[in-house]
Amino acid sequence: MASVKTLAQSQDLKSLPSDYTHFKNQHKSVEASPEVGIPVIDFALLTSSNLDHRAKAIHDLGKACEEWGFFMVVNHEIPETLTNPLFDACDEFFDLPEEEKQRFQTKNPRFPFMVRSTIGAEHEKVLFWRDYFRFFVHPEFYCPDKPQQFNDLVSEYAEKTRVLARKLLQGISQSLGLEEDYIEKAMDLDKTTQIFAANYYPPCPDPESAIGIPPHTDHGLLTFLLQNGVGGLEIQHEGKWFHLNAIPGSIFVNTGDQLEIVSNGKYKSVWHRAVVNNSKKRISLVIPNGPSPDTIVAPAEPLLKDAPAKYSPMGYLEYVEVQRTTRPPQKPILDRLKLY
Ligand SMILES: O=C(O)CCC(=O)C(=O)O
Ligand SMILES: [Fe+2]
Repeated sequence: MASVKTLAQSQDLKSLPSDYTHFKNQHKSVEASPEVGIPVIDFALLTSSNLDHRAKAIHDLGKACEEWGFFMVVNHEIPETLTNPLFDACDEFFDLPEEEKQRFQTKNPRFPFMVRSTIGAEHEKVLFWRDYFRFFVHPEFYCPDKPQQFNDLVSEYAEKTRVLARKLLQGISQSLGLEEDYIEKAMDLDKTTQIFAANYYPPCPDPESAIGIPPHTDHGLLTFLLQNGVGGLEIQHEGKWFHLNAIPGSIFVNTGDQLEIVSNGKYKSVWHRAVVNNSKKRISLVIPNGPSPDTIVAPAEPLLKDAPAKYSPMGYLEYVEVQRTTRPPQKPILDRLKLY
C-alpha cells in the first residue's frame, strides 16, 4: 500500500479519495491555549529544592490530571539541539522507499516494529490521513540503522524522556496521596515500556472531511508529544474538542489508560484525535511511557480504603496487544475492565 505522503504528492490528486472521507465538515473545535485554562507544568518547580514550589507544582499536576488529562511541560531540560535533529531524522525516514522501511521489521513478536502499510490501513474501510512508524525503545532498545545518527538521537531522547516520565510520575504519586515512589515501584519503571512513534500528516486537499487519527485514548501511563510547529492535536474536555496550541519549546503530556487504572479512576485517560490541514505537513513525535511489559496493572492498594477497585487487573503487554488488534482500534479495552 502506498504511503499517504506519496498519495498527497501525486500530481493528479485534486480531491480527497473517497476511502479517506470520514465526515462532512465534522471537526468543530475551539482554540485552546493557557489563557483558556490548559494546564502548564513548570518542571523546574516540580524538581525544585524549595518545598513550597514543589508542593504547588504537585498540586497543579494533580489538578491537570484530574480535570484535563493533559498538560504542557515547560523547562523540561530536553534541548532543541536534540529534538530538532530528531525531527529531521524522522522526516528522512519517511522519505525512504516503502521496501526499505519494511526491511526494518523486527523478528521479536513481543516488541514489533511497525510502519503504516503493515498494520491498520489494509483492514480499514476508511483510511486515516497519516503515515507512521513505531518501535519499542525500552526495556529492549531497537532502532532502524537508517538514517545515520537516528539510533543515537532516539537513544538519547528515550533516555531523557524516561527521566522526565519518572519525575512526573513521582509528582503524580504524591498528588494521589501515595508515597513518592509508589507508582514507579508498582509499575516496575526500571523496566518501563517505552515506544517511539512518529506520525506524518501531509497537507490534505479536504481536511474537514478527513482525519489524521480518530478519537482514542492511549494505553500507557503518560504519553509525550512534540510537533514540528504545526498544530493538529485535539483533546476532549467537558464534551468539547480543544485544538491545542503549543507554548514554544513545551512538551505535550497526556494521561493514559494505565494511569486511570492505577489511580482507580481519579485520573481518566484523555480522549484525543489528530486533525489535518491543507497547507503544511505535520510531524508529531510520540513517546508512550508505560509499566514494564509484565506488570499486572491494578488500582493502587492504598486508594482502595476510599472506594472499592473499579477495574480488573490485566497484564500491560497483553493490554497493548488487545488494543492494537481491536477493530475499530479507537474502542478502549478499558471499558471491558471496568467493574462499575
Ligand atoms: O499526532 C498527534 O497529534 C496525535 C498522535 C497520537 O495521538 C498518537 O500517536 O497516539
Ligand atoms: Fe494518542
